[in-house]
Amino acid sequence: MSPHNDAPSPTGSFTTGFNRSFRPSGSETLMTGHLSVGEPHSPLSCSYSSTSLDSAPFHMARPLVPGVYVPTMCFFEEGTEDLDTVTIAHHAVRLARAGVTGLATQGSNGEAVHLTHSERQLVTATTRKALNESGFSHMPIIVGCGSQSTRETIQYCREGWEAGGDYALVLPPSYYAPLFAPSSETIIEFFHAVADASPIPIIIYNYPGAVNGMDLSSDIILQLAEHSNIVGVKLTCGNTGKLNRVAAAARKLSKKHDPDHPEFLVLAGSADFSIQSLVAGGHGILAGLANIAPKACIQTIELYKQGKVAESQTMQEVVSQGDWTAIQGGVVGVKAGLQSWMGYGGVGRSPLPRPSPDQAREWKEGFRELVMLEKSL
Ligand SMILES: N[C@@H](CC=O)C(=O)O
Repeated sequence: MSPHNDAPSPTGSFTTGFNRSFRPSGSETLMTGHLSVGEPHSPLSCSYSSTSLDSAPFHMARPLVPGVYVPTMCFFEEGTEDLDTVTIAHHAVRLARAGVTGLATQGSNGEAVHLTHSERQLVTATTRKALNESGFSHMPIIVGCGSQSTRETIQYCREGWEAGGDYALVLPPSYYAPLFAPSSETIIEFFHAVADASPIPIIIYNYPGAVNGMDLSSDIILQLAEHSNIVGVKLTCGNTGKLNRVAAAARKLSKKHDPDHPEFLVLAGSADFSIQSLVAGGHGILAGLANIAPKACIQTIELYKQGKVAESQTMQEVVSQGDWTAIQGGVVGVKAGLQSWMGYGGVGRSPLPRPSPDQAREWKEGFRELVMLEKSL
């Protein structure tokens, strides 16, 4: 059974990106995975059948709406460093119950670069299954699919979809970045080729810190946004001026203005500028800090939307302070924080360093005020 079979009202085609219908191009065949993730810890079993793209069950049953999205951590067994699917499932359900809008597997916090193709699929399929079984089958999953070649990026998009993902988060290729500028035709051609072939819509991931400093401009993002299978952007660059330009232009390009269902979703890539991004016309966040404090991230945004600006600012200050610890400690620090305060998390896969006792103490303290706020909500 495909993990998508649990999605509400699956459809044969979908409307997306400034309201245009999209079907991946080409007559190539797609390896359609029928993933059955059995008991936790059991290996992912995939039986594949070759299906024409034209007859594949494309779906848009889980719309991309404004809100708080969490790039989930990946968890490993102590000692073996095998995937800990029990904790992966538990964490997904904890976040869903806290009220987040969606999850992202293999985002920056998900240690995608440490995972094999099949492990990535197992993480996504485990997350889909855990959500489905806990009453969250409506919740979308975004899958990190960035890679260095166009060919492998497309493969990740297909595998992400097979595993139950609804959207693909795609970084620009960076290894050979000095050979092409961020505003070059190469970048446009890369995103267009991926978007043409991907069975799931693409979200552009602008994170200069992860891609050799490559920082996509608002002009490039808006040019890409015109593709019918490119439906949003995550801006980790922190540039609220750029976010403002992209959100405003995307709104003007939309066929109809429905704030609850924007045709191009603009997300802040860090929790430390959540309400700043709302002022600029953004639609929410896709931010690692929500692994630790999902309710505080949601409440900061909700207070702002309710017009309680002073309360929202006060909460944003706590969130921004907590995010500083997350930014400094990175994935190692966020895991240490989860372990200290939530009792699970463990450590990253080698060669990520183990936190020293002093670091663990320092990061625990760095998250204290935020966790107290989280527990009060
Ligand atoms: N600071 C970012 C890192 C990646 O985008 C986050 O909060 O997720």
